[in-house]
Amino acid sequence: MILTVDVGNTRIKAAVFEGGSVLENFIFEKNELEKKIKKILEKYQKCSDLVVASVGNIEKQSFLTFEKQLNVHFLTHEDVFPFTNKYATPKTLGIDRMVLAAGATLKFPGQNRLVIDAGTCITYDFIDEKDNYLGGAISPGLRLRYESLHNYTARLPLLALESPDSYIGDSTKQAIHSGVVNGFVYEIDGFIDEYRANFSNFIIILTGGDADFLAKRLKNTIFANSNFLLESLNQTFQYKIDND
Ligand SMILES: Nc1ncnc2c1ncn2[C@@H]1O[C@H](COP(=O)(O)OP(=O)(O)OP(=O)(O)O)[C@@H](O)[C@H]1O
Ligand SMILES: CC(C)(CO)[C@@H](O)C(=O)NCCC(=O)O
Ligand SMILES: [K+]
Repeated sequence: MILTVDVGNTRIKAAVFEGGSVLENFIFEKNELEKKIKKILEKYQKCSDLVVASVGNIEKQSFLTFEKQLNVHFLTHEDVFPFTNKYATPKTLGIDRMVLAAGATLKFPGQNRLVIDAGTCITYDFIDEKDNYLGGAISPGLRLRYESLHNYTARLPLLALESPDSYIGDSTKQAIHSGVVNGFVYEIDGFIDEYRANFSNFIIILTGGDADFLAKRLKNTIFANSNFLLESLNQTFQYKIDND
């Protein structure tokens, strides 16, 4: 049994795996980290390994207290990954993006893959059919767009996510919802069209906190799997054991 932990920029997600299947998922805040993991390990005492990918400000030290109980693996760029990293700055590539790319490579062999993670940021990661990781894009996520409009202006209110009535926003609120939500959808559909025009034989994986909201609104039909990062973390760990 394996406990996987994804430390994002907003919150922490975790899942317990038995082989390839998820037994339970958890979401919690950063200040609850130790308490929550302790609780999970009390419930799942058969966990032998704790596998962490962190892009947040939580470092390896925060997990060392659990080393008495199980093996702790804090993934870094030094670990083995199943793709060739062609990023010009491989050491600055987010470990979450590396794990997503690993999951896509292992799960969908021999095809071009585009992973879109709609979280705090939206990240796009492209791995070609020869397993070269080429790069992608980083842009502000949905919540971040609402917050930055408010934080960097005098007159724009902070709104909670809502579907716009139309692309023509007829009030301040509707104009913001249209700009944020439609802008987000157009951006992603635009990127997908660009990739489709340039590559055949490819699969798109959509994940992250906004994946379900987004999937319904895209012109392109793609299926959301909001658990893809944790599943990929489990697979990356199995790959590491087999190839280290
Ligand atoms: N309870 C919640 N707290 C924060 N964001 C939420 C919540 N529910 C849905 N969301 C949506 O999820 C998005 C954040 O995604 P996610 O939770 O995957 O980010 P994260 O934990 O920071 O991970 P990462 O840094 O990997 O993107 C926000 O844009 C927001 O719209
Ligand atoms: C882009 C984020 C914030 C997405 O979580 C993360 O992957 C990160 O901090 N990346 C570092 C920069 C890069 O990936 O090139
Ligand atoms: K993300």
